[in-house]
Amino acid sequence: MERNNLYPIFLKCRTLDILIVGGGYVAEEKLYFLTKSSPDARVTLVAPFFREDTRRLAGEFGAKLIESEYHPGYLQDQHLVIATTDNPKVNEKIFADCRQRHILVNVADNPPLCDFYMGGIVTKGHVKIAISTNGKSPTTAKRLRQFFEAVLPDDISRMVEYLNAYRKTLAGDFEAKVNEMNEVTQKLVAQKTEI
Ligand SMILES: C[C@@]1(CC(=O)O)c2cc3[nH]c(cc4nc(cc5[nH]c(cc(n2)[C@H]1CCC(=O)O)[C@@](C)(CC(=O)O)[C@@H]5CCC(=O)O)C(CC(=O)O)=C4CCC(=O)O)c(CCC(=O)O)c3CC(=O)O
Ligand SMILES: NC(=O)C1=CN([C@@H]2O[C@H](COP(=O)(O)OP(=O)(O)OC[C@H]3O[C@@H](n4cnc5c(N)ncnc54)[C@H](O)[C@@H]3O)[C@@H](O)[C@H]2O)C=CC1
Repeated sequence: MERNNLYPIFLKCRTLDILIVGGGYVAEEKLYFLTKSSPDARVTLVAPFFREDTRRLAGEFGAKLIESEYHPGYLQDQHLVIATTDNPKVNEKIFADCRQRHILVNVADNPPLCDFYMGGIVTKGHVKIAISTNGKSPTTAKRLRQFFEAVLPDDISRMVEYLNAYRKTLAGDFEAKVNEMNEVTQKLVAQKTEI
């Protein structure tokens, strides 16, 4: 059976510059989920025209809007780029320009032209779960996100804080701490597990 070989990472969007090219419905969806998960993300959008809803969302999160067609100059200083225009040629150009500059790029409606995918994201305080279907079914990612939002207790973050505080009280070397932390959390999983 095929499996998902993607490696999820948790980006500190506060210190990274992200460019969204295009200002339509897909651009707004990407901005919505990006800022829902990372309200402090540093985002710029470039498109000849933006809808009122996009302007409002951008204003709420301090995203910068540039009313212009795409030009490679806009890639300057960007770490991540998301291309959402309705012009496949422009999207392909953005992909090629980013590749040339070693900038990670996502062409939202073209999985082969994505270095990374956006995921379904569940956030409960400090706890975050990212979901991917390997680009096969975004609707499944959305439904799984809704499922985990509903079943994960809202106070799961308190457990993380307690364990963080408890860890600081422990004396001993790294290995002793690992053993103690595993011991006190063993009951959280049904059976004995490795690591
Ligand atoms: C590959 C990927 C690239 C990327 O965008 O990063 C991609 C691609 C495409 N999306 C399409 C459509 C839809 N996307 C959604 C929703 C979401 N899409 C997201 C991610 C991803 N979408 C990446 C893969 C993630 C993974 O690995 O699972 C989510 C999880 C995150 C986010 O958007 O931030 C967000 C849910 C967020 C949430 O609710 O939590 C819905 C559902 C809905 O809106 O109800 C539909 C309509 C239903 C449908 O068509 O399936 C199409 C078809 C275009 C066409 O038909 O032309 C393509 C292109 C293609 O698949 O070829
Ligand atoms: N809306 C949806 O749910 C989905 C749309 N798609 C596809 O994704 C693409 C985008 O969809 P939408 O956002 O709905 O389209 P849209 O028509 O709402 O937005 C397209 C945006 O691209 C901008 N644009 C066009 N040329 C540009 C250029 N040279 N430089 C910068 N911006 C430019 C336009 O100004 C506009 O803001 C389309 O190809 C669509 O078929 C794919 C999946 C779902």
